[in-house]
Amino acid sequence: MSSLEVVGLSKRFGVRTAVDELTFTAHQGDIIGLLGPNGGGKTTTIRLLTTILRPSAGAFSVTGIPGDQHSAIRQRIGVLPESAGYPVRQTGREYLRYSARLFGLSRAEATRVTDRLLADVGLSDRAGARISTYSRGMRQRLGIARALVNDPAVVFLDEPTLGLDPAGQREVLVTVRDIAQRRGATVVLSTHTLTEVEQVCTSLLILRRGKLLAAGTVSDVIATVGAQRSGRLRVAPGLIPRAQAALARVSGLEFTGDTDHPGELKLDATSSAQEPWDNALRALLDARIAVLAFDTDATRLSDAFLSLTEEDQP
Ligand SMILES: Nc1ncnc2c1ncn2[C@@H]1O[C@H](COP(=O)(O)OP(=O)(O)OP(=O)(O)O)[C@@H](O)[C@H]1O
Repeated sequence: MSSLEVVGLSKRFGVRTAVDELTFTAHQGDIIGLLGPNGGGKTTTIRLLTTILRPSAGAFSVTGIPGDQHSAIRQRIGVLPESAGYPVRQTGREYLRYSARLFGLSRAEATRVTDRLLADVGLSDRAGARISTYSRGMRQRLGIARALVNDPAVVFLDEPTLGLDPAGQREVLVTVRDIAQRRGATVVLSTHTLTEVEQVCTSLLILRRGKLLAAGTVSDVIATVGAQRSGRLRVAPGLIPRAQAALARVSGLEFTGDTDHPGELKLDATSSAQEPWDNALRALLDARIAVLAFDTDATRLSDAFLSLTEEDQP
């Protein structure tokens, strides 16, 4: 059974349609990236799915529970809102224990769950300190722990890495991956950071003015725009002639020349298909050429995103 089923979900504020007939399905362990330009409808989508807002049309269910059963839904979900506030005089441990008690856990259970979550998000050693002394990254991780106290099936994280330094971002992303892989929860993650999506999301939804423009894996979305994919290959500089010879036999790929870096080759695909790239790697491995780097999508998701979300699109 799917953990999250969304069908034709819409939200209008007066004449403005913030979410327009959104339909998608998510399963256990999925990390869904919700992407889109400012005002695209990401936060409104999360507010609808967390029962903060009522839909104007459409429906959704969480583990089969219909979205209009608010209290039952809230038992099955966890949320890190866009700008979460914290009782800064409390310690991290007090805050989590209190939150767990609100979900009806006994004192002993609340303590057990709190200690485990503090360890999971890497806050055990600061658990007894007041939240006012926490960095932004620590607060975000505490907020994620708070979203997990009821062992939810679906966790919604609204821009969880916003304003964090690279180390803080990485810690949050590791936590997100853990939630999906170890707990088997579904994560819906709203973000503006495309590299983040490439690193952790199993699929993505791109929203513009409330409409779903593209959905699927990173490769699916790139294929949606029919982008001719390009890539870069790096090998030891002395191996370039052999690499070129091996790749010359792969159909569907063209060399577009050297780059500024010795040992790097630029390649273009003549279609959006994945096969030429797979064949290229196979050809290099068969020729026993050590591949130092092989990068196809990284620079292309941003191209696909921009092409999909440009304002002159219909
Ligand atoms: N309570 C509200 N009343 C009226 N309009 C609203 C309300 N909430 C959101 N909107 C409008 O709905 C649209 C979608 O907003 P939303 O906050 O969902 O976008 P977003 O993708 O989360 O944007 P951002 O990336 O800037 O956070 C915007 O045009 C916004 O102005």
